[in-house]
Amino acid sequence: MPVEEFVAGWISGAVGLVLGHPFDTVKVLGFFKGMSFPIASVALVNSVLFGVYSNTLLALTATSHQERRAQPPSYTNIFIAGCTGGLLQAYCLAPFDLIKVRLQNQTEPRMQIGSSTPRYRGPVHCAASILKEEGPQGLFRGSWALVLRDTPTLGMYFVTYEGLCRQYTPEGQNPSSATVLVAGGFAGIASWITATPFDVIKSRMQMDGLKGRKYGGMLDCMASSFRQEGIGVFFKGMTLNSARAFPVNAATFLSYEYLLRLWR
Ligand SMILES: CN(C)C(=N)NCCC[C@H](N)C(=O)O
Repeated sequence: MPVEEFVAGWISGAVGLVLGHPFDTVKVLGFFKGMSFPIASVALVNSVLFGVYSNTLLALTATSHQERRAQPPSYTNIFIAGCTGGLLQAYCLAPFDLIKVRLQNQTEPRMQIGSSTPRYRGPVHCAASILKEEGPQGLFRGSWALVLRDTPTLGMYFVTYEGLCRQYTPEGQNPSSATVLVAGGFAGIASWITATPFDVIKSRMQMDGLKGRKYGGMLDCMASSFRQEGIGVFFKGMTLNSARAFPVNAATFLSYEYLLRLWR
C-alpha cells in the first residue's frame, strides 16, 4: 500500500490548519487557543482521508496518483473513493472532534466572575473526564451524525476538485498551481455547504450528555431543533464554514499535489 499519500495528507492537513486557525479562533471566541491538539488531530485525520482516498482509487482503477492524469478515473470511482475516505476519517475524527466541541462550548465558567476553573482543563483532561463520566462510548457521541456528514460530502469534495482541475487543464497534463488552488478552494466550499446541516446536528449530539440527555437520538435531535428554531437551524454557521473552507482547502490541495510531485 503506497504510504506517501498518507504523509502528504498529514503535512497538507497541517498547512490547511494553520490557515484555518484564525477562522477557528473567531468561531470559538478565543476559548480554544493553541495549535498542538488541532495539529495532532486534524493533520492525522487528513492523512487518513487522503491516504484512504488514493489507495481506494488505486484498488478500483489500478492507477497510481502519477498515472491518473494520463488515465483519468471515472467520477463514479472518484466518488466511491472519496466516500470511503470520508467514512474512515469520520471514525478517526469522532473522539478528537467531540473533545474540540466540548472545549469550544465551555464558555460559561470562564465568563462568571469568581469562577476561574473551567469544567475541562484541556484536551487530555476533557478526554479523561468523558471516559470517567460517560464511558468509552461517550467518546463516540454524535459519531453517526459525523459519518452522515463526512461520507457523501467527501465523495463530492474529490469529485468537485477533479472536475474543476479537468475543466481547466489540457488533457494529460498536471493542473497548474492556480488551478489547484481554485479547484481545492471550491471543493472545500461545496463540501462544507452540503455538510453544514449534519454538522449542526453532530455538534448538538456531542454536547448532549453533558448535563443529562436532552435528545432521544439523532432523528429526535433533528426534529426538535427544527420544531424550536425552524429550517434556518440547519444552515447555522454556513457562511463562516464556507469562508474558512476556501483558503484551508486551496492550501491543502496545493501542498498535497506539490509534495506528491516532489516525491515522484
Ligand atoms: C466535513 N467536511 C465538509 C469536510 N471534512 N470537508 C473536507 C475538508 C477538510 C478540511 N480539513 C477542512 O477542514 O475544511
